[in-house]
Amino acid sequence: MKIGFIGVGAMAKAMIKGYINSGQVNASDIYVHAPHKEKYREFAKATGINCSDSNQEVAASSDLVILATGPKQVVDALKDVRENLNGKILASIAWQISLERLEELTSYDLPIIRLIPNVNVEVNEGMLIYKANENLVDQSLADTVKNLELLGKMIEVPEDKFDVSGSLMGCTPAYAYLFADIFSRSAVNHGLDKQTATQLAAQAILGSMKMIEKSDKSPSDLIDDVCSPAGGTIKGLLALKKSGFEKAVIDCFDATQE
Ligand SMILES: NC(=O)C1=CN([C@@H]2O[C@H](COP(=O)(O)OP(=O)(O)OC[C@H]3O[C@@H](n4cnc5c(N)ncnc54)[C@H](O)[C@@H]3O)[C@@H](O)[C@H]2O)C=CC1
Ligand SMILES: O=C(O)[C@@H]1CCC=N1
Repeated sequence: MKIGFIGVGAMAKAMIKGYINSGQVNASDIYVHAPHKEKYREFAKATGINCSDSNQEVAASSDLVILATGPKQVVDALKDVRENLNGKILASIAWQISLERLEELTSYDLPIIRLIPNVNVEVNEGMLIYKANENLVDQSLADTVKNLELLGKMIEVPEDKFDVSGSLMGCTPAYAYLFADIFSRSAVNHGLDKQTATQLAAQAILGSMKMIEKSDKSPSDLIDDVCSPAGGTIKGLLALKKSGFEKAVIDCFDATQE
């Protein structure tokens, strides 16, 4: 399957790296275009993907056309390619742009899948939510989902839950990175070198997330298992609670929904 990207920003680059890392997609089958070529020329050269001369050329060269512009640029980008999408599948990752709006901006018989990926697609550990329109069904839908599963887990979500689910899995990587960063810096403050501190924090978080995934205990029960009576963890946990950590996290999530 040939894959095109309209827009070559942070998320398109992460998806492209994920596709290539998967070993199932050749760089020579990936086509990209965005207005500022100088911003991705080096990336294209390093990965071996094709730089097209226009959005139309990307669409014409691809079977799956991934719209990866910011939400405000969707109208212009689709104006460019709407005549080149016959026989293609359109995938959009643009935040808050509904399937209905995508159909309005293209045609009502185009197979379209709306997605929110997260940046962890780069290492094939992404979480992607999706909803397809009624023109993308049966084998075509199954093939498209299988293709995107090269990048991580795909979960179908109703469109009215896209904003809340999208924040949870789309924004959370930034907060997880922040958590790892703060903990490792705190260890540096107590004398550990940054590289070791980052490695230890990352593996501790990675293993903890696997426990949540694989264990039949709730996160709250897992917390109890770490908190030895009168030990360091419970003291740290209560310090977090006292300093308003939970409220801060709730405020953070609420802010993503504004
Ligand atoms: N960064 C992330 O973690 C996530 C981003 N998204 C969504 O993905 C989309 C892209 O996000 P980022 O990559 O972070 O943004 P970005 O700003 O890094 O990339 C946007 C790209 O679109 C290009 N572009 C702008 N107008 C264009 C046009 N008319 N034709 C072709 N290309 C055009 C820009 O030059 C740039 O390469 C957004 O809609 C965002 O909501 C969704 C989930 C997660
Ligand atoms: O911050 C944003 O708007 C995008 C969508 C989810 C992650 N990044």
